[in-house]
Amino acid sequence: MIEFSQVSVTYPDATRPTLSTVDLLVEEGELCLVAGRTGAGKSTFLGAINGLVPHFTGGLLSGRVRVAGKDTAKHPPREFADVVGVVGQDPLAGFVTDTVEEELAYGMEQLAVPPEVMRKRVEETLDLLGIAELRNRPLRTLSGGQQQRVAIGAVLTAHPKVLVLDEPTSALDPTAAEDVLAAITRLVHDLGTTVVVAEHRLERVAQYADRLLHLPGDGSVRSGTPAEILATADVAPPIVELGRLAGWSPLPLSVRDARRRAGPLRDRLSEVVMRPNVAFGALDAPNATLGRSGPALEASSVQVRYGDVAAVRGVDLRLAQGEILALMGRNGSGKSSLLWAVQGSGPRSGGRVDVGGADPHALKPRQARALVGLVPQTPGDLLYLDSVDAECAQADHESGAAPGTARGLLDRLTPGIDGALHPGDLSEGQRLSLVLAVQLTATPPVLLLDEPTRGLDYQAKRQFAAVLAELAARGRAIVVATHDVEFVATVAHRVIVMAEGEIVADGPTKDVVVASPAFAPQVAKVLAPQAWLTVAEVAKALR
Ligand SMILES: Nc1ncnc2c1ncn2[C@@H]1O[C@H](COP(=O)(O)OP(=O)(O)OP(=O)(O)O)[C@@H](O)[C@H]1O
Ligand SMILES: Nc1ncnc2c1ncn2[C@@H]1O[C@H](COP(=O)(O)OP(=O)(O)OP(=O)(O)O)[C@@H](O)[C@H]1O
Repeated sequence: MIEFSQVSVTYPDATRPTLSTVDLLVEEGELCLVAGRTGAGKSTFLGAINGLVPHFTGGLLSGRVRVAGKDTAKHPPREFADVVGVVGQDPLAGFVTDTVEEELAYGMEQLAVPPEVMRKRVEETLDLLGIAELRNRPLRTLSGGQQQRVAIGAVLTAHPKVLVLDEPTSALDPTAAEDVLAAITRLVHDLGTTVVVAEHRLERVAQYADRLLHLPGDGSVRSGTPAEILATADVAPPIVELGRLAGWSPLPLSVRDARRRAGPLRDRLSEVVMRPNVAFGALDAPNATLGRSGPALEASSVQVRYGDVAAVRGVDLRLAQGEILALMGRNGSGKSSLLWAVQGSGPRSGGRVDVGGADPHALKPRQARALVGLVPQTPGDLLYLDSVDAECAQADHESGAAPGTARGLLDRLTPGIDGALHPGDLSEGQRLSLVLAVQLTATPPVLLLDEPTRGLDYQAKRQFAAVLAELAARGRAIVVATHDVEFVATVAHRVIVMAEGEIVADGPTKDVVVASPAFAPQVAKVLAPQAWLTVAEVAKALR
């Protein structure tokens, strides 16, 4: 179905090719997972399949890519519309109509699918993705995860032979991600659809994949079964890391596999736990600053309404200096709305917010930003200069930090980015790292981050968690709205779960996530009833 022969891709001014003499065959009905570090070339690889690379991105493609027998160099991307369905990293950028229903039907209209078939498939897809009640909504009013579901639905309705998905679950809550992946697997089985999916959260996808394509970052592509490749790859889900630590062979890919083997490990760990006064995880260690001084932020009865949608219904939120709080909850539960209302630039229909004696809502935007920083879900909007170096220099200058501060942070998160590149030419994760470096340089007393781990590999997330912990240790208060349960397990002191605009759980991370089917990290599920959250914690205990 997909054939790469001797394919190389080199972007303008790049010192070396992003893909280098790649040879590969993907059979009909295979589900291939594409994995690799941030900037390794995953999106480039996906783009080469549908001709977006090089037709739209620039750069030079040599060698030959054939999809369903057609050479992508000889046919423009639109001629593949009936064969390849693509969901990109930014759903909003890909929408062509105004409302949910129109968007679901658009692809089929282009392919002249008969109206009665169209209606049926639209209804099926609305149900499949749990978005039936959003059918008449304008796309721009949807939450991030709702948009991502519509984007996936819009390609599914056209029943393409090949489905190309770039981080399709990055904005989805854990349950929605499982549902969407189950729906995609069903297409593979029932219709023989070929699926190529790039994803950083391997814990979500590895178990569904027939084959793993690993991009080690040198331009090559390694292909094999997920267990084979993950045994040595530079990216691996927590469960595989745990398997490597415990010496399990073959490596487990699902929680179920791992639980079967975890008995002896659980026994060893329970001996360690019996010893008194041992703290294992970063989260168990006492946080010196936490609670020592007054609260960093106090909000009471916050309400947000959009017409007749009540997005936030009377939320009280108190944040201590030095605290890292994770805000979790289903797509559309009101997390982003709460963050924007607290920061002061989003709508607020009721309630009070107090940051250091001021209400950000009443301040000029610049003053509000100095009190409360917010990294939005589409962080690219915050970048406006024409190179990475210029953005970093500007960040140092504006915040009065020593020259090189922002660049230093960027290198910690994602090393080796060429400073001369235009931010628009960065990979998704590289661009997010740049935004985070710029925002973290400013260090306002309160920092709000909306889904800040899209496009970041495991190593980048560990570094990011470490940077946040350092900021917290200096008294900053941080809120992270996220669906990334593994990231929450490494970074958050406390978790709040929202549902339908209200807080439904609030407590220390372990208490909230360990027994939760949706929010427990893989390690907690494998080692339950013991309450371990991360591989690092387990490794430390065993030492
Ligand atoms: N249009 C472009 N012009 C120049 N360089 C580019 C362009 N697009 C991508 N690159 C560079 O090519 C490399 C690979 O980018 P790509 O987006 O394929 O990575 P990725 O593995 O998908 O990353 P992520 O995990 O962050 O999504 C990066 O170093 C990026 O800076
Ligand atoms: N401008 C708007 N007009 C109408 N409804 C809106 C608007 N913005 C958001 N909503 C609705 O408000 C609810 C809360 O949205 P919000 O973006 O706060 O959710 P979220 O918890 O951040 O979701 P996600 O996890 O998907 O990012 C959703 O049902 C959303 O569709």
